[in-house]
Amino acid sequence: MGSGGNTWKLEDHPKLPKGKIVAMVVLDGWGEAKPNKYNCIANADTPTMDSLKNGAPDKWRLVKAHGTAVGLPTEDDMGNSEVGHNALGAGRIFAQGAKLCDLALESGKIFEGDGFKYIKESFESGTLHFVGLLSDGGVHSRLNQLQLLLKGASEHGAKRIRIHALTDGRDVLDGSSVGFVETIENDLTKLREKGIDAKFASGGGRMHVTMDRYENDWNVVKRGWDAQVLGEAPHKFKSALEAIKTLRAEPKANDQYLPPFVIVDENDKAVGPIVDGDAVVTFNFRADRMVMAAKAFEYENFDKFDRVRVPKIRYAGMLQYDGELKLPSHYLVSPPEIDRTSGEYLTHNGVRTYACSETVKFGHVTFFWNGNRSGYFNADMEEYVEIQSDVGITFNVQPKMKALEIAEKARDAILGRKFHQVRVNLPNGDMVGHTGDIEATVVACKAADEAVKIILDAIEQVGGIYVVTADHGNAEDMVKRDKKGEPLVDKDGNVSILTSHTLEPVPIAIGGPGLSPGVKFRKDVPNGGLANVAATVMNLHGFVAPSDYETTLIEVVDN
Ligand SMILES: O=C(O)[C@@H](CO)OP(=O)(O)O
Ligand SMILES: [Mn+2]
Ligand SMILES: [Mn+2]
Repeated sequence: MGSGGNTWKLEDHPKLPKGKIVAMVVLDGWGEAKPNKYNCIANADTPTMDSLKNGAPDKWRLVKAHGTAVGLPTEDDMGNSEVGHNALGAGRIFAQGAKLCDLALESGKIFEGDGFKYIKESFESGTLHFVGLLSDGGVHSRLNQLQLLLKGASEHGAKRIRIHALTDGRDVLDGSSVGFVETIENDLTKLREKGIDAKFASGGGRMHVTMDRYENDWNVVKRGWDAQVLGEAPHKFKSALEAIKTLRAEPKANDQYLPPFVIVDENDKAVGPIVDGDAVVTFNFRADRMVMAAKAFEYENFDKFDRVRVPKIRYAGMLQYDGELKLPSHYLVSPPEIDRTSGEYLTHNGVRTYACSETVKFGHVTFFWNGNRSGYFNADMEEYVEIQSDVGITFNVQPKMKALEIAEKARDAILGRKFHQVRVNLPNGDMVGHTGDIEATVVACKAADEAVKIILDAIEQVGGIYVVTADHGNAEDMVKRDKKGEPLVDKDGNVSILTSHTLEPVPIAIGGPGLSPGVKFRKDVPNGGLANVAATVMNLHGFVAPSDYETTLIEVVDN
């Protein structure tokens, strides 16, 4: 028996065999959109993905990858890797962090919870620090949530507040940092009028300061620590607005990569280092890019970099970022409880799994796939392989990334016949798409397509099955559009390059010599989304999915 009286035994599929090798390929940031000059996928040479599309409608279709289909608050919310891989792996739609935080803030319950009570103990004599991404992208955080936190915390007794801002430019347009800082500065002014000592204290671009993930580069977190805790950074300014405007004036400056800065007073003294007795809240709800900083704030024993001074603070995350590690131990909103994922079921039913990506996406096919859970369900049944990503570069200079290496690992795992499921994430379309470099993104898409080919060839050799899909859109549209879908043009005739994900659906293709004749996509799931994929994959492994899973996309018709 599993959790909550659940039995892990899956029913046999009445028609589909067990024991086939299934390649589960996730192209990161690969949506479907009309061809045009900003569609890097359409403009790249992608013969393999094109050939899969020829299988429509029986073996190729589109699925929803944004908005409510992946547990986000509205249909205006673009998809992202966290919610996409959660849905793919868990087979059900869970209200995600963005939504849970909205609800907790709307009802005011957040201020009655244990996490808030805990940090509140510092309000009398300490400072309350907010560290996080200043953005309305809704992928990692949302500006209006920070605003509600500021308001609520001040109403609940916070007397001294400092904000450590990370600028975005990845989920939102480059340059939007200025407006976000102005909005928050306005709120801080209002708080000061009420006698609350509220200020920005430090900042920096998200890809350069604090928000690294999967331990790719601890220096990123260290730069954040130095600015936020020690009050030390290469740049010092009197206000956040001055900081951002000055740093953005540098040639090639970009919100994603702004250097760290601290705000100083008239004596050049940092206005908000984190010290003993303070409270710290990391207000991002998404886990992957906050786990490392959370470790630095929370762990007593920590050897990733020299913290120099470790203040005794009360620290809480917006959410608990890792349920398995119980990190952080205090948090303002309970995370979605994503249980009984397909990965866990399959290991209980004899399916051996191999998962692989490079560092920047490694947690996507493991941690996110498994419902935000670190580690193996059963180490005897699973092998997760991480290929070290390049460090310290923007991926437009290396658009092929490690696609070939990932594909070769997958190929070897398939040909080795030890695993029944070989799962990969190919990062190119997404990681290079985020740089906004159109030419490089075209190269990236071609590299991802070549990687797919290697994997499909291996599946051909072993008589296996493939499932090729994506977690959300990105590379298929690189320009900001108006409501009619036309590129937005400014007064000088320039378009705004879109670095973010999109609202587009993503393809899913099935095939391979091991696919039983008669398997095809059903016609009666027109609104199918990523959450329907898990039941589909369970079928391909020869099982029927649990009854509360979103329905399968396939049927078996007798010939
Ligand atoms: O890089 C990231 O953190 C997000 C965008 O903010 O992308 P993805 O969801 O694809 O990981
Ligand atoms: Mn992604
Ligand atoms: Mn992305």
